[in-house]
Amino acid sequence: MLNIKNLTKTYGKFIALDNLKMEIKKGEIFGFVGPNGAGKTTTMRIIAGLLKSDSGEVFVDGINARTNLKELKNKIGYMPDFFGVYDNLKALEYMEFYASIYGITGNKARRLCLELMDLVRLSDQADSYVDEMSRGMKQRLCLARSMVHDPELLILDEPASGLDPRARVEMKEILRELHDKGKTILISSHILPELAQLCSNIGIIEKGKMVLSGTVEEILSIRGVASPIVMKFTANQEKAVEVLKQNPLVQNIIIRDNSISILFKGKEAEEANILAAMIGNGALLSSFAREESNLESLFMQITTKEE
Ligand SMILES: Nc1ncnc2c1ncn2[C@@H]1O[C@H](COP(=O)(O)OP(=O)(O)OP(=O)(O)O)[C@@H](O)[C@H]1O
Repeated sequence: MLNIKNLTKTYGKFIALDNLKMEIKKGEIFGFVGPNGAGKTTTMRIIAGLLKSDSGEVFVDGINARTNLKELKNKIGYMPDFFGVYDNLKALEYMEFYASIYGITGNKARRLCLELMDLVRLSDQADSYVDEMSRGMKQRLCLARSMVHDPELLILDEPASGLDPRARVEMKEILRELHDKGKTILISSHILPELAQLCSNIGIIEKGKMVLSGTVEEILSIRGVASPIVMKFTANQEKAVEVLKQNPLVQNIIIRDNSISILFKGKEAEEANILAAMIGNGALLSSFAREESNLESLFMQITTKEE
């Protein structure tokens, strides 16, 4: 469905995409993961025909995106990671406006827009003003808008960003439903565990290059993926962070409320030493254990260490 060959994009002297390669087969939900600034939005905008690459090729269902923009746009629905401002526009009017861009008007447009709003659980919001809707509702409206022309490939840039846990679950359910209806979906996100549950395939991008891609099972079965150490705290978590940051065997740290995950290159004896050092520095731990490797630990391992 999507085939990207050696895509390169520079902004001035900065190389945002560096010979990027990527393939998505029909019916896949492909999770596009990478740290901030890795090049996800740039890639998605090029696929959607909104940005020109310097070199390389993008084929969508065999259509060359560079030479056949009109056909490309019929195949693709794009949901950006931001919304505009829509003064005095109600949700249904907003949808009908987008339908009209694709030449769908009148009763046909109304029927289609109500159907799509129903699909994204917004059927009771037809008369709500877009600017007054919650972020979750706006995201879902934006998703509905991207489907007015019944595209085969949906390109969704961080559709769950800024949503509360409940709204995230709702978005995930909607995306599963769209997948069941036969859509191929490319979705970017920072929320790795959620992607693992939702996606059939994952691609990890760093500094404009695809560093790893495959099915979720393939990626997790790669040999040498470190299993993370997860620790929980009752107090003084910051005292543990001080110790972890100074230890060269700690490859990466993810800090959450009351818990920390690390990639640790040491053996058991060194684990014992670091545990003792954290306690010695005043951290109060309630647990400290190696866990099975998961997408998050893999991501920590293969992308560059970041604060
Ligand atoms: N118009 C632009 N001019 C100059 N640099 C840009 C421009 N657009 C993006 N960049 C840079 O290109 C790099 C890739 O940006 P991009 O938005 O594609 O990354 P991303 O992976 O989507 O990041 P994020 O997760 O933060 O949205 C970043 O370093 C960004 O600062």
